[in-house]
Amino acid sequence: MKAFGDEDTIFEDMDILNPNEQTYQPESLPEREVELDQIHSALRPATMGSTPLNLIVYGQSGQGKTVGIRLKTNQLQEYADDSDMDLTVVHIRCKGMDGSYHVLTHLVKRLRETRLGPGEELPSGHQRKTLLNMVIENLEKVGGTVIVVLDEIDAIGNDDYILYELPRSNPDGVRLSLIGITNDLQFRENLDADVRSSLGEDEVRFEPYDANQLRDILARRAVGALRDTYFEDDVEDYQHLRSEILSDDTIPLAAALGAQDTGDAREAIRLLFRATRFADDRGETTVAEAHVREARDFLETKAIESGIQTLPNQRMLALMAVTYHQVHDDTPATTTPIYTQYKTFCEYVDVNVLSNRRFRDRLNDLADTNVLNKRQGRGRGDENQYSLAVELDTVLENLPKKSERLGDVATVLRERV
Ligand SMILES: Nc1ncnc2c1ncn2[C@@H]1O[C@H](COP(=O)(O)OP(=O)(O)OP(=O)(O)O)[C@@H](O)[C@H]1O
Repeated sequence: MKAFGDEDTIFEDMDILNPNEQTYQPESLPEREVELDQIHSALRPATMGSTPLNLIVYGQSGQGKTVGIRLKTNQLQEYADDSDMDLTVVHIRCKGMDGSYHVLTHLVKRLRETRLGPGEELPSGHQRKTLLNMVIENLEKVGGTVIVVLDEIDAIGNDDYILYELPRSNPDGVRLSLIGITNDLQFRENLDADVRSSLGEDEVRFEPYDANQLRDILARRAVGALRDTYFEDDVEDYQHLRSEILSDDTIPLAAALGAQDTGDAREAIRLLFRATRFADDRGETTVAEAHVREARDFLETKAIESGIQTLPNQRMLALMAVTYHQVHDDTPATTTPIYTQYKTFCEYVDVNVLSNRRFRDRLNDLADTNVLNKRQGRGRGDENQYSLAVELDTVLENLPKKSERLGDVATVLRERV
């Protein structure tokens, strides 16, 4: 058994390569100068005794939206502290909150904490209108300039009362600004025109990083995180990176893989972090291309596993029906026998049966997320064929285990192998 403290490590400061935003906040984002300037312009009125502009920040996942807003609001907070300006920034993650009610509840708690210190309880059992009044009352008690950041604002969903009411709530003696962050590009399009014009006084769009930008980002994170890794002449780009730990191809490969889909910095950093941990845990002193490939396979499998585990019921049943055919060795199967099997499972599990058409949509959803392979029918009457795109064992291991009826079906499938 390994003992803590006995191992050598190639890490200087592991946190810097951790993709989790709570663990490490970069101090600069040179790839986002333009976007940071736009955010700066929206916040600057606060330094002139005026109200900062409401702002919508949008762009796909892992583009530095959250860290960009944190960087600029932290800078503004430093300025405020130095110049006796009264500024409060409240950052709320809306994900999982499901509607205005929860967001308002959290906002009341956070504003109370600003005044009274930690330990405030979530208010419960109030109507939305009452909660909004509590928010306004607390804003007035906090006073000064208040910036409320609603991160992952799209999670508010259809219950977007707060987005109508808060921007026009006009609390007395408060200069209130709202910043909404979203990676759901459709969300902005679908906003009611009134909400969009009040919330999106300014808009900042973060375009996906390209592979060169991802190389620079990885190089900066690696320099802080790894031993014997530095920038020559203090020039902080990939071309000036020197490292005794990283092989020449390691960062280019992680950047290229990260750029492949959506230029996502989180994905690229996660790959390099995982690859480096593989090497370090084995006591190796070099992180090579092979570690990055191993990390890619590992993370892909993990993503697929958790994707299967969290499938909604109907998609889970569709997957089980395809799995049934795979277990009986008659895949790829066409839609009709898969649908017949699906209906049998539905009856057993006692859930409503989707129409053939909607069922085919569910199969296509599974193909879009790379759980199934789809072979398109060639002509009229020629049905699509589906088979598992993932190892049979991986699917079977991640089907429901609990002794509910879905779990019973999964158990039967496992036993048939
Ligand atoms: N230019 C950059 N330099 C260094 N690290 C970066 C850069 N851009 C993003 N990151 C890192 O990538 C990760 C994701 O960034 P962030 O959370 O800001 O993305 P996001 O655009 O808000 O994504 P999402 O919409 O998925 O929340 C974080 O670990 C962040 O530190």
